[in-house]
Amino acid sequence: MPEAPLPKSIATVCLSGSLPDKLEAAANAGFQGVEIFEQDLLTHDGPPEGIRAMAADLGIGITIFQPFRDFEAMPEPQRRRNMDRAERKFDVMQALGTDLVLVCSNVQPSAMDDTARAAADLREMAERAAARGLRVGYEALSWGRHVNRWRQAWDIVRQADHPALGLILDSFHTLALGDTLDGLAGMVPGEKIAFVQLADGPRLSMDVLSWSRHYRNFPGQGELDLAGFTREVLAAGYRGPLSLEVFNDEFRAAPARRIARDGHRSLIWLDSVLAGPSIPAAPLPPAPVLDGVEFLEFAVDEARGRDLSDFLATLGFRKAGQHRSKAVELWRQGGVNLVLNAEPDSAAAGHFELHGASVCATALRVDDATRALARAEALLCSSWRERLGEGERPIPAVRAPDGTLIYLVERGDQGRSIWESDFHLLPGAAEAPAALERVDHVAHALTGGQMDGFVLFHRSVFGLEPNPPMDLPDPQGLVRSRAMADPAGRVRMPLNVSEGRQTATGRFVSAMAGAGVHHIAFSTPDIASFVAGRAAPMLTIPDNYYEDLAARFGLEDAALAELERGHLLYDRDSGGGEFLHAFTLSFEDRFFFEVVERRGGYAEYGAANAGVRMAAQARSRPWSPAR
Ligand SMILES: O=C(O)c1ccc(O)c(O)c1
Ligand SMILES: [Mg+2]
Repeated sequence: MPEAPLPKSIATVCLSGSLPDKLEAAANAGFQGVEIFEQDLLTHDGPPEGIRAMAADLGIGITIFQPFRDFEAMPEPQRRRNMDRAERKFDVMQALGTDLVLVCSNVQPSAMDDTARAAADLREMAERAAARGLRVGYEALSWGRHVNRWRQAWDIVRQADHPALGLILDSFHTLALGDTLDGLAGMVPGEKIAFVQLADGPRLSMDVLSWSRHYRNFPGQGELDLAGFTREVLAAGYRGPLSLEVFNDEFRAAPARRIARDGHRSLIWLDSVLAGPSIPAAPLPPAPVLDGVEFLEFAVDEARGRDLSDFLATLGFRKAGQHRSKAVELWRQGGVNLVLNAEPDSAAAGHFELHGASVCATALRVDDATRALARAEALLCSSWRERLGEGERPIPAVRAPDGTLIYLVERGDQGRSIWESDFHLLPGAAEAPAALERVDHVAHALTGGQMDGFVLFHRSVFGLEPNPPMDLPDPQGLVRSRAMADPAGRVRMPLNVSEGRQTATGRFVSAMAGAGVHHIAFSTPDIASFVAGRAAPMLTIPDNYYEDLAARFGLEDAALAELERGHLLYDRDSGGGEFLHAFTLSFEDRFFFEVVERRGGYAEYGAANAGVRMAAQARSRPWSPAR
């Protein structure tokens, strides 16, 4: 097993922009190497020697030149022409200063189903390469005409039996076909593995070519077993680069530096997942143990702060504290703390300028804030410290991909004391019955192309695990949703994205000019009493919904009547766990609140009701203050 993480590399095809842009972004993100994708070189206006010099100046190696297509097992005269073509590409490689070329398995209908011929052709190519000090790697494309599995590619490489020829493994081609690397160690010597490419992907049922060319993503962003794949590669003794090769429509359209940083983050995360007794390199402090949301902070101005306080009061929140030196209020109910920040010249004020009234920070209770911050920084996140007033406690924070802050608060007495040290706490009024217990989940609306980056950020930094993606029907378009939660279910975070501009998600991101917290759900032990005992402006649910509930679940009349009276939505899981929830109207069509009651270990979010909720929201107007 390796003593240190393997070198990290990224293919230029992952990134947007010109070839120099791509090299700069890869170097900036901290990669040691790049794969030069041929298309990027031939659209570049300048000699390969210039790219070689640029890479050298940036301190980044060119790990491989790729792909060389449709080479092996062709009839004459293509066979001869392919040898000439190879020589031309060897010239380019020497100018680039890379010694390895990727040959992907032939997709041509005219290719022959002849392993011996394929082996002979690759042997001749390797012989020609070796004469120039170069090497050839052979990769099975999952849609190759006759060779689409790594075992077939290995069979050919083994038969060719040339020291300058090796096998290239690509996680996507292997895992997309439902294959694994079982048996690799023992079958393929580590030094015969010339190169390893990594890509994850969502589970989709479509042809592998389209899937591969449009939906690959970085390790940890998809649903394939990248850790298992990479473990097998290491067990076989491979010690070359781990290289990201991702074809993704959204990545191609996103800023190269952001995608390159996400890519490097994914490999650092993968190293940490692989680290164990047999792989000693453990470069990351462990993920924090999360104990829920300590507070959510809203950026407001004075007027919006008044409106939001009124809105919160209808839900039973009370002002519980005034900051000692800043225009910041604490509103509280049960275990839920909401901070309203109207302080000029603060991170919140900057957020308010850009986005208007909205959540600008989330505070997570962690077991060890220093360790959590160190992990985030090792995962290339930027940290933040707010300007402190006299005697205030510093709270470390990490910047999330939407620009909001995530504060790291240690739980227990110390964690609580952030309130005592920074606030004049008001005497607590007796809590109304059925008060809120805690923040149940915080749902985010994202703009197109942000989902994969958010999933990777929360998975790697905080150890939240993503559920499979699902589609939610809004009357104005589909909303794609992926929920994330920590193993204990203390921090839950559904992420939503929508191409429709008039969906609930689409309206939010246009009102907000970007991604942000779309709704906050609070838990209560008794939602029917909660709703009956509050003046909160709730979303009304049509009778047809309750008709259908009766049909689907066979609820007692009394239970059904109670749901209907409170405009409560209902769901039940396969284990009999139940979920009752209700929504407030929105605050300025920006964000809204949800109240939930979980019974019997229900761990989901009532996705079956999302369509009814979004249709009701499309009909309803935002709440307006009585004043
Ligand atoms: O989509 C392709 O053509 C292609 C090319 C080279 C690769 O390494 C690969 O995995 C896919
Ligand atoms: Mg590949």
